Amino acid sequence: MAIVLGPNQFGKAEVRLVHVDRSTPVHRITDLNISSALRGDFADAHLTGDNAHILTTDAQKNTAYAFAREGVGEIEEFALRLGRHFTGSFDWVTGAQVEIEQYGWDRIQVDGAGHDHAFSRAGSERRTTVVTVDGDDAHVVSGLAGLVVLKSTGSEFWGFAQDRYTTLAETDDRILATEVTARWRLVGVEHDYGKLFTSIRTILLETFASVHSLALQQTLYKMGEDVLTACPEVAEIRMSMPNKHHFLVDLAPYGLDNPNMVFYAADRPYGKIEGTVLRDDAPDAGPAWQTIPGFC
Ligand SMILES: O=c1[nH]c(=O)c2[nH]c(=O)[nH]c2[nH]1
Repeated sequence: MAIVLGPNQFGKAEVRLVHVDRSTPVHRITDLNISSALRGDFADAHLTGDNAHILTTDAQKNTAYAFAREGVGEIEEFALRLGRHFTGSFDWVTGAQVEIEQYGWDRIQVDGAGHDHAFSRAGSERRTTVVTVDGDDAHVVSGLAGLVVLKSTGSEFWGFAQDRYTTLAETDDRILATEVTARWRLVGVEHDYGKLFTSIRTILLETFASVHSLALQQTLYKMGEDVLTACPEVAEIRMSMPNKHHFLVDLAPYGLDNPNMVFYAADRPYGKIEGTVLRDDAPDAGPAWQTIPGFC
């Protein structure tokens, strides 16, 4: 029996970077959370403590800031620039994964117009990307997280399996609420990433709203199907959608009825509904999903 080193990677996690585009008096800000990780031959560092192959996590962080001096652009393009730089720097760095979350900022409205240089944070939603460079190949998984949605009717849940522990009442009218995390894997790396993001986000929202839901699973599948139908560049989409339960409050002790009006919004536990929707001829994912947590 021998003990050997298995898969490993190392990098700087959650580098917070804000870029201000001052090229016109109407400033634009790009607010990012960047994590990089390198893959390759780092056996010596693990086995003997010889760090000759280590491109420090500190240098990885510095590279992100230095590259931002030239501008950031779409997060996918910035991640590709970083990943290709790392893998091009040393023979023994054969792969890199760069994950970026982008926080949205809205212009503050003053007298009905967006202010030039004052902003308010756009809620909890983030645009995301994970770029994996593997030798000469690159894989892009774009996405969003923290998109909280609710519909106050148009959702039923009944006909489920029964066992001795099943107590849930069937319903033909419930609140359906979730916080969408979606990641879509793209074919190739040359895309209009900003436009694609806007289109996919719109489809996810419109389908959530318009599907008469018999289960969150059904809504999830239809959201994915509509994205794949509209966007040929998307090979697959994975979604994680917690079922944020809203329980009808019993107002009878106070002598009141409750015709689907007053709810208790539970924050836990929550149902955890996850799924992948893909083309049956989707190109192989390679390492595109490697180490991305939270998806089945
Ligand atoms: O849409 C739903 N899917 C489930 O799997 C489930 N399970 C549950 O208790 N409520 C719901 N709702």
